Amino acid sequence: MTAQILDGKATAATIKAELTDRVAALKDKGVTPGLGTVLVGDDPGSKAYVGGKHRDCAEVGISSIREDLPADASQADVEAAIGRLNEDPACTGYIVQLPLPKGIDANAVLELIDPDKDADGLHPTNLGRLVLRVSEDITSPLPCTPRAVLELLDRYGIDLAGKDVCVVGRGTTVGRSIGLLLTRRAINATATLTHTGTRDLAAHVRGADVVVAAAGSAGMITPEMVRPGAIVLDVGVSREEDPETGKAKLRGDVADGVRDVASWVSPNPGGVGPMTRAMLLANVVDAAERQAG
Ligand SMILES: Nc1nc(=O)c2c([nH]1)NC[C@@H]1CN(c3ccc(C(=O)N[C@@H](CCC(=O)O)C(=O)O)cc3)C=[N+]21
Repeated sequence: MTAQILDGKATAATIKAELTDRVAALKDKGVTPGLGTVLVGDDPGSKAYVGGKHRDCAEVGISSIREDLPADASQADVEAAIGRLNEDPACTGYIVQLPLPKGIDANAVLELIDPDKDADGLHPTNLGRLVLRVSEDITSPLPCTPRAVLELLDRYGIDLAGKDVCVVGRGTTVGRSIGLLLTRRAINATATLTHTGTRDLAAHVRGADVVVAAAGSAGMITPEMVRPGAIVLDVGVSREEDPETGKAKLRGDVADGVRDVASWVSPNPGGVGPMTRAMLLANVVDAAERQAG
């Protein structure tokens, strides 16, 4: 079997076109959504992601505000940037690019984000609402990558009800929160959260109808681990240097041969990554619509 492709790039383009219309409607009401970013240091990956987010904003008509701080910024410097974005009426939502440099307490920083401006859904209030099921509608922001995975499957008409989903990776932004979404009654999947320390990871993966690979370990999901016909989403990213060109190359968690076994795969790049960016924009537009009443 050769897997069909869950084309995140094309789907993100469709979503951006929809968001462009919603932004135009907000502007007619006198509201311009504005995304702020806080970037600390000069990690090339983080710089590239943040640059991409600002380009995405320009494409759909969202204004953007940058807080770029040097690598040696103090905790107080980062917290001051958060304070400025909380106060700035032009900023309707913002993100703090993670990871923050060593020495900065990321949880303390996330706590200071105004929950109404939390475009990543990572403030404890918003993650708490997700756990507490305060609302299963989108009335508070959801973490972008989990939302991206569900939206990508939904746009291909793939129904998760009753499916066994194996999530590989226990990070806050993906693994831990996606199980909460998958097991919502509206989705009704069964989720297993595994990680690189799981005793028989291969057995868990092989038992799953759907695999969400978000461990950040290049090529770790091999064809032998995947049940024929399974759906495989490749979320993890590792940056490796290409030995021939010396340039950075992105590698996902899913080995190439999985395409010969699975029924659907999301490529990486071109899968969940572009969808994550689109969901960030969706979170910003959702919040601006809520703020506009
Ligand atoms: N506060 C915060 N929020 C995040 O959402 C967040 C973060 N920190 N830190 C890092 C991770 C990673 N992440 C990606 C977003 C887009 C692509 C993406 O668009 N990738 C392209 C390739 C991009 C390239 O070529 O460099 C693709 O998959 O096709 C990848 C990864 C968001 N993250």
